[in-house]
Amino acid sequence: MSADVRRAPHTRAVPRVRRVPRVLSIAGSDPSGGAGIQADLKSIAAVGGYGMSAITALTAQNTRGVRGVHVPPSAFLAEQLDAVADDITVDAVKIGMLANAEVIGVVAGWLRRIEPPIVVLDPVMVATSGDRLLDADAEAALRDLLPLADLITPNLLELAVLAGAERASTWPDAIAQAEAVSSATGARVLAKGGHLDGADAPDALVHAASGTVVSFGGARIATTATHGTGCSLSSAIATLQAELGDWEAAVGEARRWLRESLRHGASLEVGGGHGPVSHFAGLWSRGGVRTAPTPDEIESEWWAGIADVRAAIDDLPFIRGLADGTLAREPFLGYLAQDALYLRDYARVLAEASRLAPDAAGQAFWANSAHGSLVGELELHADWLAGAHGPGAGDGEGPIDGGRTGTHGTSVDGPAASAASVADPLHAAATFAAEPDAATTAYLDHLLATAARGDYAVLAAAVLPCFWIYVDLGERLAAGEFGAQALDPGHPYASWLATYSDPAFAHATREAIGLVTRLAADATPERRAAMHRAFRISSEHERAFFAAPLALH
Ligand SMILES: Nc1ncnc2c1ncn2[C@@H]1O[C@H](COP(=O)(O)OP(=O)(O)O)[C@@H](O)[C@H]1O
Ligand SMILES: Cc1ncc(COP(=O)(O)O)c(N)n1
Repeated sequence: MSADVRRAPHTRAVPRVRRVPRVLSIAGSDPSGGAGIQADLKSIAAVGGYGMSAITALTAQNTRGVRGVHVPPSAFLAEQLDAVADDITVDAVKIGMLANAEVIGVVAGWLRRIEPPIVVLDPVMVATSGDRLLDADAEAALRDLLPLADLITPNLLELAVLAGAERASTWPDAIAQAEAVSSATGARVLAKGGHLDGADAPDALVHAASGTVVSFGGARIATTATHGTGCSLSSAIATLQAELGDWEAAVGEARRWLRESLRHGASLEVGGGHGPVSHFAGLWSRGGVRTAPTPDEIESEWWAGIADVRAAIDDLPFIRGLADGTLAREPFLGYLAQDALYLRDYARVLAEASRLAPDAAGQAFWANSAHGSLVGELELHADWLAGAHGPGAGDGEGPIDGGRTGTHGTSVDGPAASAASVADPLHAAATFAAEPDAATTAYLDHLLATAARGDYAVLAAAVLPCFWIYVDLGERLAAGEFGAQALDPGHPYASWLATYSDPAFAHATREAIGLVTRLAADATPERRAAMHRAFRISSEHERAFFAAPLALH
């Protein structure tokens, strides 16, 4: 036969056929968990499928060898198979240990009746330990089963039996035997090189009908943890074929997953013989094994985690003075001047969050917040600092009464009014006349650096304290938690205090908390930790920002 020998592509864009394939393993049980249905169920799950199992035989084995085999009545296997098929759509079947001719007969009859769309047959005859798992007189029955499979995955010894030849001593000989078996059965054959001597462990997907041989190369992994590799590979291929609908892609991905699992097998420290592969090693290292916290849990945890910072803010003389009206005007105006500088760059940072947002809702939310921060809040600062309100605007003696003064919390419903004051060069010059102090500089450097690093989730976490801490403080001030003076309409900062508890700002803050905690819940543990760190650092900058006016004056 002329074979069109190709290298397997590393990846292929193929349509997803079934998102979570329902895959049935018909195989024997290995109580030590490394081979048989135990390996199959782990493998199916590890590559994204829903695994089921109908047990053909019970073995008593461990990593050193097989001690006994018990084959339940074949009628009970038939009952298991029917119980599954009567209720569940089976997207793919993997067949492993069949034990004897009677079992093979039941499986063949069931396959003919149900006609599962994908059948991968691992013709298990002898365990890695050398023990027989198929009666010698059942080989003929097994040969009759082969044409019912789409893919057969024999190791070198099994391939020789199926081809009626001596064990291949070279890889080209093995491929020739696979071609013969494929030709005789119509099925694809995956010739496996696990038992070859030498530095390589190649496999080859052979399809006689189309004259193709696709080679999968790879260096042999130095490990003794090879118990159940054949079981694991065939289950993974069945699952991936149901998902991807492409044999080359399914074999390629299954092999990449198996090789990763082989590399980590020894670390499981299971048994003193041929240990199992570590089926979930890749998932554990990439996804973690802990359940992800819910957004609500993250909200509580992060908020509780800055309890010390919040308590310190509550105790600041600046906040106490604001609450009871004893705060002098000078530090208050100093604070507003710093806040104006802060808001100008905070708006830029929010705009960057908008640019980075992967979805339109996030994009709109941050853009709106950036707008609110500039127009809704800074506008009012401009009025204050340029003298339109407050001291110098009236007789200069009265209490500060600037109307709706901005804070560096942002409101999304700021006046649609133009940014007239901000846009006006004279106003702007007055608004931004101050030099940024150390606290403002440090806070902005943190936010701008986070924005520059370009990680959307971390940036979203970094901008959150400016919403959350302000709203919380505003609500508690308005509720009189810092003393009844804050509720007095004649309080010198009454209108400013009212701004803190603006319901629209509270609403935007809820949205921001929801958005950030959902991002954190979906993030990897490492990314979630980075988000939490950024959140905590911004909270500490909030405290320093509030402390600065009285530290300077
Ligand atoms: N040491 C190894 N390094 C890399 N791949 C291996 C190794 N041992 C087995 N494999 C791979 O594991 C799969 C199962 O192969 P094999 O051991 O030949 O079958 P079986 O487990 O049925 O005897 C094949 O993809 C083979 O290439
Ligand atoms: C129940 C059962 N089924 C199959 C195998 C083959 O294992 P391997 O993949 O190591 O050849 C086994 N040892 N036990």
